[in-house]
Amino acid sequence: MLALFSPAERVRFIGVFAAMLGMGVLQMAGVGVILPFVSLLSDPSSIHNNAFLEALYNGLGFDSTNSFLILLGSVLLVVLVVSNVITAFTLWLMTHFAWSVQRRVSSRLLAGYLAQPYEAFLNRNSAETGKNILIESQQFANGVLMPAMKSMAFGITALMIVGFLFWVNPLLALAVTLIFGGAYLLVYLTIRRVLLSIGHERMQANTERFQAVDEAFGSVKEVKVLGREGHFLERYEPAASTFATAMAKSQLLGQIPRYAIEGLAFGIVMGAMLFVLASGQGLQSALPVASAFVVAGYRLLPALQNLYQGFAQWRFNQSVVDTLHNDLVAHGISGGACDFASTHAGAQPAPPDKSAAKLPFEDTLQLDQVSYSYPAADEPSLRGISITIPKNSFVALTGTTGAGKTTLADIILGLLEPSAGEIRVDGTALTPENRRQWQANIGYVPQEIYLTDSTVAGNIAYGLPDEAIDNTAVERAARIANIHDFIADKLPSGYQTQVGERGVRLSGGQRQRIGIARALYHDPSVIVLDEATSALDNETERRIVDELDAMRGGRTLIVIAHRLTTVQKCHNVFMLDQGRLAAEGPYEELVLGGSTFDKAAKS
Ligand SMILES: Nc1ncnc2c1ncn2[C@@H]1O[C@H](COP(=O)(O)OP(=O)(O)OP(=O)(O)O)[C@@H](O)[C@H]1O
Repeated sequence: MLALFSPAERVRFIGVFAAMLGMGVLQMAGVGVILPFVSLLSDPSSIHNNAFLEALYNGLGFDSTNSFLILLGSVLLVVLVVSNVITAFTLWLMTHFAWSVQRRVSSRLLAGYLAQPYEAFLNRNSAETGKNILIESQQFANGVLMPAMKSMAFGITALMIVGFLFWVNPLLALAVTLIFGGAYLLVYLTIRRVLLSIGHERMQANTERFQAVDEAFGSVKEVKVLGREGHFLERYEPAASTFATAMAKSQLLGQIPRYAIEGLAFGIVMGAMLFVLASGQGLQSALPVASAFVVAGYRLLPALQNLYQGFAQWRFNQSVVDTLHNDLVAHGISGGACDFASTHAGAQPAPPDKSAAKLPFEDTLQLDQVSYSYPAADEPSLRGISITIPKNSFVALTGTTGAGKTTLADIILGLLEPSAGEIRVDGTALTPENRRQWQANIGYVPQEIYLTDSTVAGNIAYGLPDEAIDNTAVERAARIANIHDFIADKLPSGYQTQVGERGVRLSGGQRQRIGIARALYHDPSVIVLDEATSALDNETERRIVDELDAMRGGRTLIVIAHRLTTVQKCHNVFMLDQGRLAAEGPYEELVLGGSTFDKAAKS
């Protein structure tokens, strides 16, 4: 688990540990001062039988036992108050430490997930990712770190108190340690397997809860139209119930022994008192030792309870530690952008450097024998594709559904790395090192434009803080995308109008145009447009593509065309079929050639 901490946190933990030691010493001192005090209360003349008290009494110039007792009582009070203040302070240090680790772990998870290659997202459920960042990191702080630190702090306290009891009466101390320590150990050993298993159940149920909510709201339109609310509730309910039961069980298993063991302790003290009384010995002689044990028990039992509870919670949350460890360390997602987060605990993950120097693109983009297989797929999705796209040209990737158009575009976008073959930009091979520089040339318009719940300007200059938005560039991009007039004339606050979550206040076509403006904001030299299959009607789609072609200027336009009618003006069409390049050429040539393309074009 140490691997989950940054070096700075490890140093900071030494301070927390020192506070735990201080807390243990003071708790023991509180118990230690009680002994002489009770002894003096029951027999004030005993001051003179004890060399230390006698020296103190004379050294401080006391002439009355009562005032000496008042002094001792006051010292006892101060020690108890200071000990409680230090305990509270230590708890505050521990809590603060745990939550600052939580904040850093969650930032590191977010930065780490984002820094992963696109391919990693294909196999990861986004609800699970969100849950790990927000909830499991919290469970790590609350259910692992805090209990672990409490176990440590109260373990130290318990050890010190037990040490003190040994000094007072070794035999009795041994009995107390064996009885209470043994009782807690026995309970823990009995239920540790159950804790591990319900901890695992909690984790799984939590993922299912998140998925059900995520999917229900992610497709709320379909849910409402199809009337499937019940289905999502049915999916959510059992998971929520398993989650709640696991949480309740773990809390119950953490608390229950306390009551049984407190009862046992009370029974033993009462039994001992009755035994002394019955055996005819005066209670007075046994009172100091008995009261030391009662006070020690008052401190020792909560310490043992906390120690036990810490172990129990740790066990319950073993799956959380494993998952976070797996994601942060074993899968190495702590690399790259998130490394700095471990050294600058207060900093937020750095945004990827999109302003990286652009890879020069003056001549051609070439794909040479490019193949690609998705992870865990049986068949390759692209097989030996070789195409050349000259700068400033307008090309289309087309083919039937599942032919490999999106995969090929993702390869060009640098999102997927070819399993075989090479991509060359002006003869320079694309590598993981220069990929970001290549991407700095590209503006991408996906089929589904995801709009954030912010202003139109914020959505065009996507992912930039308000103060960094270049309003001139926003308007220029909007004009090219033919959405400026609508924004300026129809929207109540122009570019400052809020678009609503996912752009619910805009039509599909308007969202698409904002997506195009977004791609144009950084003035890219290459635009990749994934033609929308549903958001726009044929005519609007063709107009957008034609307009993009007209305002292309010095840009290269690559369109993934689902409808052939929209790509009649392009210079070159690449026709894919089952991952292979089936045909290539200008639209008319391919149509006249009577290829499969022809059939598709006429269908
Ligand atoms: N994440 C994935 N894992 C495994 N196989 C995938 C994955 N994504 C796509 N594929 C497969 O790769 C092939 C090409 O898919 P791709 O999405 O590139 O086709 P497409 O031509 O863009 O289709 P469409 O026009 O329907 O969008 C398909 O057979 C598809 O099943």
